[in-house]
Parts: sequence; structure tokens; C-alpha cells
Amino acid sequence: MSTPRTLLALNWKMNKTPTEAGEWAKALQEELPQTDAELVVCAPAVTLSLVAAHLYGSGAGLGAQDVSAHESGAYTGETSAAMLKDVGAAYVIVGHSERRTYHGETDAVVAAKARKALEHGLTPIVCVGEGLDVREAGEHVPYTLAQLRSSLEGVQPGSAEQLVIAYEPVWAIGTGRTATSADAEELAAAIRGALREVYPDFADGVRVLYGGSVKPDNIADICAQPNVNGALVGGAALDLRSVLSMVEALA
Ligand SMILES: O=C(CO)COP(=O)(O)O
Repeated sequence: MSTPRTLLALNWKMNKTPTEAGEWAKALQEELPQTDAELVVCAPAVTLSLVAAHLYGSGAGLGAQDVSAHESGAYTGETSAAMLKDVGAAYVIVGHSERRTYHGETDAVVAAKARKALEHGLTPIVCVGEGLDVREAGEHVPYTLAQLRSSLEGVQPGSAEQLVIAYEPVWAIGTGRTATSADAEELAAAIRGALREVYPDFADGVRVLYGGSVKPDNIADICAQPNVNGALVGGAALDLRSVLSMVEALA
């Protein structure tokens, strides 16, 4: 199987008003060079339609940061997969550690969201990764693989070809403490091995991203690892210059 296309996914988290997001996307549209990497902007739900309009023709794709596990109906405050699809999103982050921590999302909820996204033709970026206590206990590989397996519960091989997995060690998120390239590769290889057990026909084509304090000066090294197919970037994704530098570093 050929190496999958490198994916640079930007997670803006709860930053940028619609006006700011639209202006940012317009500037990106004007400045994004031709690149082999795929760039996806995961923007706050309320900004998606403006960002979609401004990204049009840029080559960059659109993603959301969360999706409801439910189809439609009386779920106040939720955004459905059909809504995201209709606004032009192709990707959605599910199971980010911030949603697991602050919103109590369990693996079962994450798996339900991933299945709902796939049902609607959205690619879920399923996030997994250990906290500092688990890392210090040396349990990061079995912990993360167990989390992966239960976060993909019920995701059938027929639809799972679209999957993206992001390994984000919680201790490296927003802390400036980046996992080494070797740490990222260790987990990415373990994740691919676990995917091969469940999806032997296409696990090699599933993109496995690393996330946690990725910046212009470390992205190339991390993404050069054999099992790392891109990055999920938070803080360094907010500034256009830094995003353009990361795109350049991946070229
Ligand atoms: O959580 C992240 C991306 O989803 C990583 O955030 P930082 O890049 O700010 O560490």
C-alpha cells in the first residue's frame, strides 16, 4: 500500500470569533502554496459556514471539533453529523482529551460519535493518549491501545477505511513539552499494529497523527517517522504565519 498523504489538522479549540475565523481563512486562501500535505482547519461550530466560504478554492479542507452521537432531535446545544456535512465539513475530531476530561466523554460515547460521523460520510479524527501518571508508570502503550480499541467499538471494516487516529499524550498538550519523535513513533507503530488486528486489509492506509506541542520547528521531524502520517496542532494552529511555516516544513 502506498504511503498515505500527510495530514496537517489544525484544532483551533475555543478560539476565534466568526469574524476573526473568516478573516483568517480568507488570508489562508490567498497565501496557501501548492503542497503535497493535506491541510484541514477544525474550527468552532459557529464559525464553520464562514470559514467554509473563505476556504473555497484554497485546497484546504474543513473540519469540526465535535459531533453529536445522535441523529437529530431533542439534544439542546448539540451539532449533528448531517449539519456538519451540510456546512461543508469533511472531518470531525472526536474524543479529544479536553472533551473526555471536561465533558466526561467515555470511550463508548467516543465510539458512538465516530460511528455517527462515518455513517454521514465524515472522517472522524479519533483522539487517544495517556496522562502523565500513566506515562510515568510506563503503561502508556497498553493504556492507549485499550483506549483505542474501545473508542472504535462497533466501527465496521466497511466504513473504517476513512478513519484517522490522533495520538495525543495529555501531558504534551499545550504544555510546550513535546513527545520526542521516538515517543510519537513508538505509539504510532503500536496503534497501527492494533489497527492491523481489527482491519487487516487497510490498516496500513489509516493515517495516524501525533498531537501535543507541535510547532514549525518540530513538525518535520515528527512527521518523518515511518508510522506518523501527520499532526494535530492546537496552539501553533492559531497564527497564520506559523501554519504556513508548518506547511513549508512538510513540503
Ligand atoms: O490538543 C492538541 C490538538 O488537538 C494539541 O494542542 P497544542 O498543540 O496546543 O499542544
